[in-house]
Amino acid sequence: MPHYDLVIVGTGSGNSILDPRFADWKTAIVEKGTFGGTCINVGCIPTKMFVHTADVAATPSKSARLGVDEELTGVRWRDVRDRIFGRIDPIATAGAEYRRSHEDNANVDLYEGEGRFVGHKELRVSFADGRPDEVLTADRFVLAAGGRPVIPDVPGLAETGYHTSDTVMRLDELPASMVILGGGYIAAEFAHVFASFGVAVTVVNRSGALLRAEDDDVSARFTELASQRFDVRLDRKVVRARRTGGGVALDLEGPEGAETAEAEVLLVATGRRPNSDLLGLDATGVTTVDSGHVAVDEYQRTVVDGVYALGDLSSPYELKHVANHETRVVQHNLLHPDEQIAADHRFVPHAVFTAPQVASVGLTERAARERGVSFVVAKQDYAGIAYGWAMEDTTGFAKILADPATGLILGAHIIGPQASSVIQPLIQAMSFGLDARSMARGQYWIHPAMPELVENALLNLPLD
Ligand SMILES: Cc1cc2nc3c(=O)[nH]c(=O)nc-3n(C[C@H](O)[C@H](O)[C@H](O)COP(=O)(O)OP(=O)(O)OC[C@H]3O[C@@H](n4cnc5c(N)ncnc54)[C@H](O)[C@@H]3O)c2cc1C
Ligand SMILES: NC(=O)c1ccc[n+]([C@@H]2O[C@H](COP(=O)([O-])OP(=O)(O)OC[C@H]3O[C@@H](n4cnc5c(N)ncnc54)[C@H](O)[C@@H]3O)[C@@H](O)[C@H]2O)c1
Repeated sequence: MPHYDLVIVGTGSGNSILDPRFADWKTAIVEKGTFGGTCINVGCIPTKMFVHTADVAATPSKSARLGVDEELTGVRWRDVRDRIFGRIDPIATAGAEYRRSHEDNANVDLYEGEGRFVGHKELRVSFADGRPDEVLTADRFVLAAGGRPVIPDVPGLAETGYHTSDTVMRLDELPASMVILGGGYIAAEFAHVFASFGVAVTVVNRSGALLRAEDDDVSARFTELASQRFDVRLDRKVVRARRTGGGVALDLEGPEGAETAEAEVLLVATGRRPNSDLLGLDATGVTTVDSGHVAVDEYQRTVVDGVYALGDLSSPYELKHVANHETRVVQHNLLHPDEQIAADHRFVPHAVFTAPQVASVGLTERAARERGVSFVVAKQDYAGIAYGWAMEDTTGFAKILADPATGLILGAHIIGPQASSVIQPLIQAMSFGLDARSMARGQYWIHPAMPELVENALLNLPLD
């Protein structure tokens, strides 16, 4: 039974733990799937490469209002797909090879199999190729096993066949039509991608609004705009899934009674869950919380001494920048057990790379009211700033909440062009405790650039 100083389960963010500072540690990495995990292989990176391509494909549909007549004459789906994965797939292969056989990794054993605890700090690794299992023991473990798509319990779904974000980017042909089940991040991003490529997209959502977790004003604006572009069915319950001659059908119950959504292809985008249930955690004593995430303290420690967890396995945020931050915290705490540092989850931002983009940090107005937090709020439309005129934008806005006493920013929500970049100074202000007035007036804002949206929203706040 090989014994290690450190065993890491999962090569998404987990692979970033090992650097030259661990050169004299005997270490192992266990990976059951594609080396590199979700973000690089089936998550952030390929989706954003598709989103950028979709933004380009969608340009002609928006340029006529500027007096420029453009035409989209085609999207070469296989070329797009192969360009994207032709760049990404070799990264997984090279990453595994580096850990397997590069001299930098003389102290690292890569186990390409599935890990499951069978005893206290005892991890059994089983291999798909039928090799005998191996049991590894270690002084320390880092659990970075991520999550997977949740598939709802819909009668007929399994027999009908469906895609998830894991498979839909590798389709052989661009379908004529697609039904997307769900109204969150993945639904919003893929609806934009496939509609921009000419696919007729139907979005079926359980609740009454898309991107429902966003600030209500943002969610309402996005739902309104999405409904102009896609066939959006809200407040729908899926009664059954079935195959049709041309593809798939979802039988729905909604406000108007029974109806059907049909398409060539079905994409299920109804959330993700942590892989904690597949790790045999009881055997080693690691605990989980109600959502299934591994329970950790602010130092990313589980309840078992020497066992850390990070990323989607333990984090309710399920975002790569959070997993990266937690990775740095775990790295430090492994190397400096007597000077542990805490993870900083005070101001976790996110962006939805759809059209228009959505970005957010801090409290929504709804959350501020529910928590009884006193706040002032202001909005600024893109249409009211010079660059917004240049773009002829009529729908985007920024909304900022601030503490009326201190002027500190409590939350910021943007829907519109480049929202994911435009929000960054607000994240910085919140992280470093800069108040709205100082932020607005204590620096130059390049004119006439997009961040003037933020400057004006700050100045609109009713602060003394
Ligand atoms: C379609 C999509 C788009 C996304 N876009 C963004 C985005 O734009 N921005 C953003 O911030 N986040 C995005 N995310 C979320 C982001 O990808 C995740 O938050 C991040 O990848 C989580 O990293 P991780 O290291 O925790 O887990 P992962 O990267 O999932 O790594 C876990 C690894 O553990 C392996 N594993 C699991 N169980 C075992 C086991 N028992 N034994 C051995 N190995 C095991 C898995 O095979 C996997 O390789 C997106 C996610 C998806 C699905
Ligand atoms: N840009 C980004 O940062 C990005 C992009 C994609 C994914 N992600 C991460 O991946 C996670 C998963 O994305 P997602 O869009 O699948 O999840 P999500 O939580 O954003 O949305 C899930 C959607 O599915 C619906 N739903 C849930 N159960 C359902 C059921 N039984 N029937 C019908 N509808 C149901 C919900 O109402 C919601 O609209 C996100 O939470 C996010 O953390 C991030």
